[in-house]
Amino acid sequence: MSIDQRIIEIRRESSTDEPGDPERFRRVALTEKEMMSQGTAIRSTLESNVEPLAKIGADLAGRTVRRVVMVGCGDSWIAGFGVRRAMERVLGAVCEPYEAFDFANYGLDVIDEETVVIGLSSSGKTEPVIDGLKDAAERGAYTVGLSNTLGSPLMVTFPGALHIQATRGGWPTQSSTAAMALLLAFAEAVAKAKGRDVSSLTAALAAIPDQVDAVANAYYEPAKELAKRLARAELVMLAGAGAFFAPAAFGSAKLKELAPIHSYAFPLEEYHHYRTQKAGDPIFLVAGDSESHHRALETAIMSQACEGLCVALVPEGETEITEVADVTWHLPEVAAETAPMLYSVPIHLFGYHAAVERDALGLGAPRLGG
Ligand SMILES: N[C@@H]1[C@@H](O)[C@H](O)[C@@H](COP(=O)(O)O)O[C@@H]1O
Repeated sequence: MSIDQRIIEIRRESSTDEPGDPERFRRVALTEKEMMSQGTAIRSTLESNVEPLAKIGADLAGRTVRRVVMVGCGDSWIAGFGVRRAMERVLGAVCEPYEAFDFANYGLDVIDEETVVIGLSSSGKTEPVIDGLKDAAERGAYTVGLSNTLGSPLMVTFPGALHIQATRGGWPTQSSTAAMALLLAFAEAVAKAKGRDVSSLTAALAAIPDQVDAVANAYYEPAKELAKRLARAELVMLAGAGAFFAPAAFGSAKLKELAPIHSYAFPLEEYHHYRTQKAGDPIFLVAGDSESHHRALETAIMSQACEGLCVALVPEGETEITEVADVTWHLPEVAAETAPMLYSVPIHLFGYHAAVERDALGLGAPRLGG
């Protein structure tokens, strides 16, 4: 097979990085619709899965669950980072995201009947997810598929798979936040069946659809304004600690796919272990909790010292980071369990607007030498 044929076979994307590529902008427009209706997607996902989740709860009620592994690629991998702690707290078991190729090739050695493996794929056709889930089932693990595509290989191969009521015509936004909600609802159902207290998680899930929509509406214009300001940026970094790594990583994925510029995300602390930021580099700090506040403040200070540009996402009422950062977005009070979902929304919006604003300047992907 020629290299040209192999490129066609390997490439997953139908769009290109060329300025104004119509296929990319068709999907950018769909992304806007999907990111602005995330509350509806989350609400219907939760409502429609009550029964299948109760069945899973009944299956697992008497079974020891030592470990829950969440397997996926891209956003479907990142989603696990945003919910692992909330799931661990309610289940009392280790919960970990695992990149699907790595899981299928290196992660099966200690999978057993006391492990639950959840395979996430929005399209339902990402092969490493299906391969890993099949092999885990053979080793005795309890397996669950999650997808928003009915009739997809994942949902057909695993008949008990849960359906995420979201679309992904653009790049993932609502398919990821609804997947996170469903992962939390899975933990809620299993913990409840095991007689554990789930009241805090139940309240958090009930509130999140409206909270997400309110933030999307409130941040549409601020995200556009910031994207105008940063339209010529060729690299954007994003950092968050713990579960806030997820919004950072989702944001980086949007910038790489929609804008399309260079971007990378890392756990907050890692900023301080290299000379990470250079003069002029923008960095988003996702600092929605007290655990990360102090280190995020130090990061904002360092950003100022190296003449970077710091955009901070912090809770309403925060003043210290606000004083140091170049731009601060204050997010309304939200439960710890669902905060990573809420903090993802303004960053989705920034990714969308960055694509539009870059296009208005006739810019596609950055290219060495201009
Ligand atoms: N470019 C897309 C990503 O946006 C997506 O997050 C990932 C996982 O997709 P899925 O969730 O369908 O398995 O793969 C694709 O290549």
